[in-house]
Amino acid sequence: MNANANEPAKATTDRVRILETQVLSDDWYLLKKTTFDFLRRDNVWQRLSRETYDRGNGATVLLHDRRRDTVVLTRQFRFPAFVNGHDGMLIEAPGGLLDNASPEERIRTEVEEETGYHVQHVKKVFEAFMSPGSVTEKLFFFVADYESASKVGPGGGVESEGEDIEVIELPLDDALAMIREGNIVDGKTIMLLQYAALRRLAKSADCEA
Ligand SMILES: Nc1nc2c(ncn2[C@@H]2O[C@H](COP(=O)(O)OP(=O)(O)O[C@H]3O[C@H](CO)[C@@H](O)[C@H](O)[C@@H]3O)[C@@H](O)[C@H]2O)c(=O)[nH]1
Ligand SMILES: [Mg+2]
Repeated sequence: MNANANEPAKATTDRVRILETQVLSDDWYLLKKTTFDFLRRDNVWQRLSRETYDRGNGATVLLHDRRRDTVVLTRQFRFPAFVNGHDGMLIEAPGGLLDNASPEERIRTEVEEETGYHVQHVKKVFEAFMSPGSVTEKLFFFVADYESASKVGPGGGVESEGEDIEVIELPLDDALAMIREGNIVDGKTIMLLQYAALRRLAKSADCEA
């Protein structure tokens, strides 16, 4: 809503004036602190300072076998979750950073590296900022069909990069129960599993109609 209903709404770029950007850390990824003026809705410019953690964008995929109603997930150690009180092992949908590739291209390579499943077609279902107050990353979400015959390798990730990824195949219903029980606590994974549950719900409503 506009502060003054008679004035046309301003583009966001006209409401932000960047004054100074400071690199706080440029090691594995990039942490910056930016000072900028922001035009509030009441037409007052306010000086703000925000840190942004830039790791590029990422992609993730839910592998679903429609015939058996199973999904493929990964289990690996996540240090940031460990330091925040979780025991560190996280069950997640496979995925990773784009490294400048297209999301579709990257996710097919990543899923094979992490799970050993080769998927031909991936369908994009949505995009989301996962921590928009601090992390610049936008995540591209995909779903793909798989079957037992799609398994072409062991998966597990790249050992030299410190990846040690366990591949788990389980019924979709069991995965949904694990969210309720607090055993799946990763945001992207919860979003994809709930997407699959909603799609199943919509399909069964179609059948009843
Ligand atoms: N040396 C070093 N290695 C790191 C560091 N941070 C990550 N790595 C390594 O960089 C690689 C990144 O692997 P990817 O599969 O591309 O990414 P990810 O760790 O699964 O997670 C990213 O993508 C997800 C999207 O599915 C995101 O959800 C997640 O937050 C993250 O951005 C892994 O080998 C990881 O060990 C670091 O600070 N130092
Ligand atoms: Mg990964």
